Amino acid sequence: MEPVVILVNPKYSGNVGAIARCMKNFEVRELRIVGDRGILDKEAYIRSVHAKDILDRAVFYNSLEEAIEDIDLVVGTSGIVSGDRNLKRVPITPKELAEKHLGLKGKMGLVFGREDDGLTNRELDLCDLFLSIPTSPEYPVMNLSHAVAVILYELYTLKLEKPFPVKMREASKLEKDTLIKLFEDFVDANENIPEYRKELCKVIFKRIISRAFISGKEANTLMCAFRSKKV
Ligand SMILES: C[S@@+](CC[C@H](N)C(=O)[O-])C[C@H]1O[C@@H](n2cnc3c(N)ncnc32)[C@H](O)[C@@H]1O
Repeated sequence: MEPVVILVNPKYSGNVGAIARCMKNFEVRELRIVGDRGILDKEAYIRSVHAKDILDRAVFYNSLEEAIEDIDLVVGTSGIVSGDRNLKRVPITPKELAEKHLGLKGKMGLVFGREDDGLTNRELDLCDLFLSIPTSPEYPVMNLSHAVAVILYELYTLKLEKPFPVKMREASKLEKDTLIKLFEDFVDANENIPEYRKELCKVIFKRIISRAFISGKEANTLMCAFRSKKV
């Protein structure tokens, strides 16, 4: 997959410049920014060094929804994980993402949050996967540009190795979206699921489907199950 770096309301222009620099180091071309063009000031260009072209080509959006509209796999990032206590924040590592994305087609959006507040829960809910770089529990939160560098490094080094042959056709975005929509309709129509649990069920299902990198055949088989289910 083709990585696309998506920054949500970055506050420090120096960070944006440093991110452009490491994107060039690891051959990632596309930078999207949710926020204002004013972030690309002199400091950003100084810190980008030989990656000014990446800043020149950066595309700006008003919301994360708009920025991910054409993205096939959306990966939200954070240093804060909570395992079983919060099922929406069960993470994969950059290495796992790199291993699983090999050989797949389409665009992979890597979404990074604000330097002070990170990504909101609502923004994380828009993501297909939740990724966290393993770090010390005493101080898990990294500098924004360092976090981008670590993730792009993992993707880059695996790309350099011989890609694994893909044995099964992976599910297309349309197939995954259809399966997720069928599941959501199933949840909405199911009176046995308490209302307060429905939204969580939907997000967890989306995350599981994305973590599993399912094949087209698997997606279509599961679609049948939800279509035929009477509730
Ligand atoms: C300085 S951090 C934001 C800190 C904020 N207090 C929080 O709780 O997320 C800025 C961004 O860097 C990325 N980041 C920082 N540490 C990370 C880690 N260990 N794993 C993955 N991404 C990380 C995330 O995108 C995060 O939103």
